Amino acid sequence: MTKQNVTVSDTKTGFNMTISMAVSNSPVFVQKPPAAPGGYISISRKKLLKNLEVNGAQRINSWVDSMRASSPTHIKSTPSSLTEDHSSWMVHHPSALEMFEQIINASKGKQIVMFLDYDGTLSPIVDDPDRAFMSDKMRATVKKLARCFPTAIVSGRCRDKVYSFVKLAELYYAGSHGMDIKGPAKGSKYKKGGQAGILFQPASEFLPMIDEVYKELVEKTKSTPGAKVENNRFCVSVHFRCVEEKKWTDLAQQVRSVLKDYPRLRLSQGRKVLEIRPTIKWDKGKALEFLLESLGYANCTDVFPVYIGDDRTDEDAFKILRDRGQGFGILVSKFPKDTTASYSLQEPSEVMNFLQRLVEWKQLAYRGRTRM
Ligand SMILES: O=P(O)(O)OC[C@H]1O[C@H](O[C@H]2O[C@H](CO)[C@@H](O)[C@H](O)[C@H]2O)[C@H](O)[C@@H](O)[C@@H]1O
Repeated sequence: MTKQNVTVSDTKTGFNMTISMAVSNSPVFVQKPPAAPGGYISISRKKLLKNLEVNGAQRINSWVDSMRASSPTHIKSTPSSLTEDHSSWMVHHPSALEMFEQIINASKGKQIVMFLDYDGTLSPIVDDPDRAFMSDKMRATVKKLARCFPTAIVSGRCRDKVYSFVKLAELYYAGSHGMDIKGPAKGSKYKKGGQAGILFQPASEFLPMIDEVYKELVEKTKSTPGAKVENNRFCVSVHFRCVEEKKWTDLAQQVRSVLKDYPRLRLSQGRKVLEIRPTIKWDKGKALEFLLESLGYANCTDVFPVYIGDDRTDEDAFKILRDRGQGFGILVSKFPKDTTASYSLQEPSEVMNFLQRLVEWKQLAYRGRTRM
């Protein structure tokens, strides 16, 4: 009996996982899952591989199904059942604009820290990821916001790319789903014992691997019209948005066929996109905690973080806020979605209104204080 690494589909994180298991030359012994008592089950290597194949195919179908289900093009009309669903969802995730006073009251005496996702939050979703520009009005609002509160952009994009869209040197940027964090290029007034000139890249050892897998994905997917592979430095995005829907399964299979040779990479799903990233335990939630710590708010009770995002990957940050019992998350969505966020906003224009109100409230509070 020898120990051998076997790659299996990880049902939780979405793709491959390497496990070390005891392997004999004839049957393979796998520890029985806790729900089924009785020690060990014996299955043949052939059967194990077959199971893995079936799991892989199921996973591909579930990605594609979930991409279809979350695609607004599938919600063409608004039958009364959908309107009802939306109304009951709004009871649990009310509009952050309508709840503005309550939100401000909850933050009283605390330092608000703002975390903003980019795509679908500050910029509208468009077909070409290279043209997802934010408006000048939004930029001016975020600039004012950063004068009032420490502000960070947390994005799946490569940090340089998101910076080239936002163009504000006074912000913190966490690119590649938080795996590339940099403090403001301009001096920051928000330090509170923390450091401003930070650079944190927890996945730097993966750079050559990500580069290699990017090239392989470009090669593998070039036969699929509309497919686009984006190099986000510490992760890679494969875009489905401009691919005919009947080709989605094929494209997902192409991605999977490349990734099966990279057990140290995993897949997650965004808005008509599959994202490939290192298996390290790092995500937007961890980036949020890291940034709070860098700002000097690690163990403070007087901090009020607000995270606004539209994507599945933003859920990690919403969850951290829930678990810490500090601040809250705001999901940007026109449709009911499973989320840990407390509030909702429908689209980037509402995000801008919300940020604008925060700025006005802060300016009024400041004027009130200086008049006394
Ligand atoms: O964390 P984010 O800032 O939200 O980045 C997530 C991904 O956003 C981009 O893709 C999404 O927006 C595109 C432009 O609107 C759209 O075409 C695509 O379908 C969306 O998934 C970006 O291109 C990805 O690299 C990011 O990972």
